[in-house]
Amino acid sequence: MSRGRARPARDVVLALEDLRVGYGRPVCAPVTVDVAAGEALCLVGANGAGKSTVLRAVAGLLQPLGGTVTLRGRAVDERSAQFRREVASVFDEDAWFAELSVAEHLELVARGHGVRDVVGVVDAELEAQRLTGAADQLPGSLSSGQKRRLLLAAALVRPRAVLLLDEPEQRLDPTGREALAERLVAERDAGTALVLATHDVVLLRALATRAVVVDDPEVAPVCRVVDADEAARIVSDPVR
Ligand SMILES: Nc1ncnc2c1ncn2[C@@H]1O[C@H](COP(=O)(O)OP(=O)(O)OP(=O)(O)O)[C@@H](O)[C@H]1O
Repeated sequence: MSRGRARPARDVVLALEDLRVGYGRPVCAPVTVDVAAGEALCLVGANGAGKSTVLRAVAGLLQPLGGTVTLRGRAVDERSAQFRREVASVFDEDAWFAELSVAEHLELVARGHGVRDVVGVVDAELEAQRLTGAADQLPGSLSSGQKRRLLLAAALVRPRAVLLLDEPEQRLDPTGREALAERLVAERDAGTALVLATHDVVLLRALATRAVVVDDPEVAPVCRVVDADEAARIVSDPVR
């Protein structure tokens, strides 16, 4: 910790307050945590713990059982213009138009979000995601790792203040994982607020500023908020 220097005030973007999520009944303990610009909050926990469910509630895709999620003080509403402008997300789903090529899909996303240099931004992202050679293919014809990189590209060709990612490391090869970690660190350092579910300890060590341990309500009364080192220990040794 730096001494003698005042910490800059945190610019809280997202706040979860006693958030309870599940399908009829809770899948995990309540979560209370906030995320500021330039921070990366990782959700960690065993398979089935409820990480994706928490993330879906944060993304406004699932109605919470209780508690609140606010974006700059306003309840999240996936349909609101503010939410659509500020929040980019990557979930494990085929979120593209099947009849558009990879490049056309990214151009549509960028244009829809008011990007000026659509072609320049899309070309740069295709390059960054090693998709230039697949630009004219239909998404359905991509490999599973390429599909994942297309979803990442779609979140990254548009402006964003918040980036939500559900296990973004999934199906990426080692080069892709390394590039992902570098990219997300740059994203965090540029001031985006990130929330991601992950099992990847390398990504977690590189990126996390804090983490939430998503746990069974019978094991923990609330989900613990821990620092990145503790989260890395938990992910490396989930039996603890
Ligand atoms: N649509 C759904 N309807 C009912 N139960 C669901 C639904 N989706 C997930 N679940 C259940 O909720 C629990 C939490 O699932 P979730 O996908 O959030 O876990 P996770 O921590 O993301 O797991 P993983 O690490 O395997 O991705 C699991 O028991 C799962 O079976």
